[in-house]
Amino acid sequence: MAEPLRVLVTGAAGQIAYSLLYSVAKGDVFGPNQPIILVLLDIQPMLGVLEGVVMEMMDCALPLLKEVIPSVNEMEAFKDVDVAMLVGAMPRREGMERKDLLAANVKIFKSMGHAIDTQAKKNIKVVVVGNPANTNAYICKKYAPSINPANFTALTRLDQNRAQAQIAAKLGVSNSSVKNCVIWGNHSSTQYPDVNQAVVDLNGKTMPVREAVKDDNWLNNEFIKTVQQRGAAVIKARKLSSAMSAAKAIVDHVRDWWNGVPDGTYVSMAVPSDGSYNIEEGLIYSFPVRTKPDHTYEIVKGLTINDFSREKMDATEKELSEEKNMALSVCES
Ligand SMILES: NC(=O)c1ccc[n+]([C@@H]2O[C@H](COP(=O)([O-])OP(=O)(O)OC[C@H]3O[C@@H](n4cnc5c(N)ncnc54)[C@H](O)[C@@H]3O)[C@@H](O)[C@H]2O)c1
Ligand SMILES: O=C(O)C[C@H](O)C(=O)O
Repeated sequence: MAEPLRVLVTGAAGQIAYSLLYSVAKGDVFGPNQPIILVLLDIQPMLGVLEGVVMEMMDCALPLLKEVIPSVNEMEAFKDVDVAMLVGAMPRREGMERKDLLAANVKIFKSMGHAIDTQAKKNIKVVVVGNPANTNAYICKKYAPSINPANFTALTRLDQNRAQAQIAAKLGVSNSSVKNCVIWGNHSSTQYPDVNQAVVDLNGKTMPVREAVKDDNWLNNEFIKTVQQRGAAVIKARKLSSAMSAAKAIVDHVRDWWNGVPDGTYVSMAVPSDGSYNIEEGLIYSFPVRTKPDHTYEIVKGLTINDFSREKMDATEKELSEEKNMALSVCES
């Protein structure tokens, strides 16, 4: 058997982690032959809850789970970590925009960036989930200068899954029949869910989603708005932010990053912009990416961008650029 991977989950006493940990520990992310050491980080007041989570993880008696280490000490928790799922942060409540969270959460990610820089394995892979996820990932990357910037990503897979599920429901097909929905930009209400490259298997034939749906008005308006506002709709209904679907999306994101996706398929991840599609370099912007079995990825280049898409891609870039400047001033003050 392989050496165990050291996987850190922050916010481990919270609601997303409660849906996430079992899935990670039973092999849904790294496969059935990869043993795991789970490090669970939360803050001191949550230590009692964290201990309960540790008991439950033990009681699952999972074959791949070699050790569970609870921690309320950031520097210790990041030591020698291979993969970090940074969930811990304050969640958005009803009526709050993600920007409202920025001042509260961005400092957490400055401190985690420093811990990553000094403690973690140099090839650590990081996915940031805590909101505002893209900008938190930007700050984390900035304060971890010894790590390859490409190893910092933020979660937009939940948005991709939401887009895919909306299309599948509209067409009455299974979710797995819909491929290559793209999320551009920020994990916020300015994101642009784009179906111009998406395809669907329908009646034994693979065809463009636009051709299958035959309703551009729905695709250009209601569909986009539904996906953009889905997080807020869940909060309104549950009085809590999405957790089960967020955990599933984290599993999808890291599994596909770790293992690669088949040729011709791509997934959306918020990653440091290399200037592709004229997006400001360095911003953590969601692009379609092709992941490879060596745990790397590349931004899918050369997709045709029409005027409608360009406008939406620029609007979400503008929001990210503003968030970045706000975050930098919070961190530098
Ligand atoms: N990117 C996405 O798609 C997406 C989806 C859903 C939720 N979220 C975000 O994920 C985050 C977590 O959501 P949740 O519902 O699990 O929240 P939650 O309040 O249930 O849990 C958050 C946990 O993080 C802990 N925490 C706070 N500061 C910490 C720190 N410095 N170090 C370690 N742990 C810390 C808290 O004590 C708490 O246990 C929120 O910011 C939420 O907005 C993102
Ligand atoms: O919108 C939120 O703050 C919650 C979360 O990011 C979501 O998309 O469900």
